[in-house]
Amino acid sequence: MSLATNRLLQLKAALDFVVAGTDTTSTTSEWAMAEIMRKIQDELDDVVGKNSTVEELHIPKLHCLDAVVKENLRLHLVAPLLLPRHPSKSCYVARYTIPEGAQVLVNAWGIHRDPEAWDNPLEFHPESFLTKNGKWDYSGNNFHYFPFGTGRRICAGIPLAKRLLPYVLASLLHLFERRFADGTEIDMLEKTGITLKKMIPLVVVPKPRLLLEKYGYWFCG
Ligand code: HEM
Repeated sequence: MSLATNRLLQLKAALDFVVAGTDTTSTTSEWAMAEIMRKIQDELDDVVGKNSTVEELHIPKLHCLDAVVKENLRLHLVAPLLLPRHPSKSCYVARYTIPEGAQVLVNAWGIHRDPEAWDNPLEFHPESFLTKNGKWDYSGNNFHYFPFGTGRRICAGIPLAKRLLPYVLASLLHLFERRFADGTEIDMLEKTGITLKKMIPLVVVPKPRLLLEKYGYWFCG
């Protein structure tokens, strides 16, 4: 078993802890989230090192982080119904007639949680993106996983987003420890809209964790 897979199995155990427990208290959740951050931070410490900041060249080596980003995009789609389509002429799809000009919404949120395609689809399982490597990209060609949409109207920002997402997350996790703000409850409630947001924003308190004299602060962990 690779180091990355091993880390993710530990990470999954920590996340199951958060998702499965109906009586989860904020204290136990806080411990679990701390565990998850620790696994990714261990990978960052191996690949990037504690004396450096994350650079673009590190990103392809951060396999745990990549799996977490992909799994996050599976469970928490930014655009749960993609963008509406209007067929330019009537057509038949799966025994249904779609009249010309009708508005068609694709329930990508539901497809990403389809139990026939995903084991325990409501749980956070980043390791599936390590074991089925290569198959789960953002091309929109896999009809079980298309967080950026598919076809001619696929997201125009993929080249930017696929660099930015891991870079921002890696940088934040590498630079800072996080504590939840006093009174914070971890919840997964969603606010429906064109984009899917957390109903209750997560409030964390960052604390520097690296030895980076050039930025004027010191390792605190
Ligand atoms: C996490 C980041 C992002 C996600 C998950 C995302 C997701 C999506 C999705 C699902 C669609 C609809 C595709 C469809 O209906 O098939 C879309 C459309 C679009 N996105 Fe993004 N997007 C992201 C970031 C960006 C960025 C950074 C840009 C621009 C720099 C961008 C520009 C666009 C544009 C212009 C469209 C409309 C494309 C069209 O209708 O032809 N997106 N995006």
